[in-house]
Amino acid sequence: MSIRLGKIARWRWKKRQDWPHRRRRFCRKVAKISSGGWRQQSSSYWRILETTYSSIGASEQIFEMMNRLPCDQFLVQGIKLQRLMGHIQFVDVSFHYPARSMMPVLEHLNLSVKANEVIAIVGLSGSGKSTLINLLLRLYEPCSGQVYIDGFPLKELDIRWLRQNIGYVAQEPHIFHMDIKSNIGYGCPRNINQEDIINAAKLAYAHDFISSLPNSYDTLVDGNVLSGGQKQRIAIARAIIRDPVVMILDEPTSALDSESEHYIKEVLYTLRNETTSRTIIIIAHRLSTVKAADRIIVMDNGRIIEMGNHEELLVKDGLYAKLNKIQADVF
Ligand SMILES: Nc1ncnc2c1ncn2[C@@H]1O[C@H](COP(=O)(O)OP(=O)(O)OP(=O)(O)O)[C@@H](O)[C@H]1O
Repeated sequence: MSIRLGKIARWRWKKRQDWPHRRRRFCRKVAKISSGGWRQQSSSYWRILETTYSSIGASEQIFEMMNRLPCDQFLVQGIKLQRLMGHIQFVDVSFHYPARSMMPVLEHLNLSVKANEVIAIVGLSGSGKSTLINLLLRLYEPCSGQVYIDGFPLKELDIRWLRQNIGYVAQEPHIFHMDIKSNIGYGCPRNINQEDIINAAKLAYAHDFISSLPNSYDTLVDGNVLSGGQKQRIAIARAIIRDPVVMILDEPTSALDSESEHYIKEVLYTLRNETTSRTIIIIAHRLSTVKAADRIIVMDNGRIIEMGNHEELLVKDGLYAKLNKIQADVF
């Protein structure tokens, strides 16, 4: 037995001695493969190496991200108001993106949105609608002027608290690879149960289509299970469940089917008539949603050029009337 163990030990020792040669041989193989000389080698070997290389590259980026520090906004503890009403003011706000300092995006913009008001922002592509929302979410700071909420400059408020009070539905909302109920409850800061999820889905006009799915709220969102309009309604339910005081909806520019368009309009009417007070801002591209707003803000080249309700703006016969006519012609 001891002779056998001794043999094994000697064999291992020899292998270890041989290790630098093996390593050199391996490196030569890698170099050959990288230069394309060994493509005829077994394809699985080639694939494994390729995957290993790309994984090493990806993991470097992940570690870089993990080492990044949060920006100053998150390091400062700002004011948390006892109760937020949702009165928003942009006072003489000018802004350009850091990457394009010579190109002003917003110029001396003034806008006041009352608490509980539903406003629609319309305008040609690139007029600065999303930028206005970016400033409200504090994704960027104005270059001059100030944004206030309930009379407090945004930069004095606690950013986490502020964002907890704002519900934002992006143009192309991200739906996660998990079941529908987890998608609706995702990121909600309070404890929620199945009833809360169903109520939010009902308010977002998503309950009926979810219930018709084979696994209802437990359906895994995978591939093309949901249409664009259904995804949007799930994202609206996700925003509603947080019960935000300010709700921002960036309506998709891509063609929604008329059924989904109808539902989004209904969601707006429902949210408006709720007992909870809520300020709603919608970047609108469709007539039906624009008509549901209390006030329409028309933007052009970073400025507000018209303001009023649908009828008032039609009488003005300006850019809104023109956009309105173009859309009516298209339909
Ligand atoms: N991150 C950015 N960096 C540099 N410029 C940007 C950035 N985001 C937007 N812009 C520019 O700012 C201007 C206003 O863009 P913004 O997205 O606010 O317009 P919009 O009215 O929302 O357009 P759309 O209706 O197409 O979404 C555009 O000229 C755009 O190219």
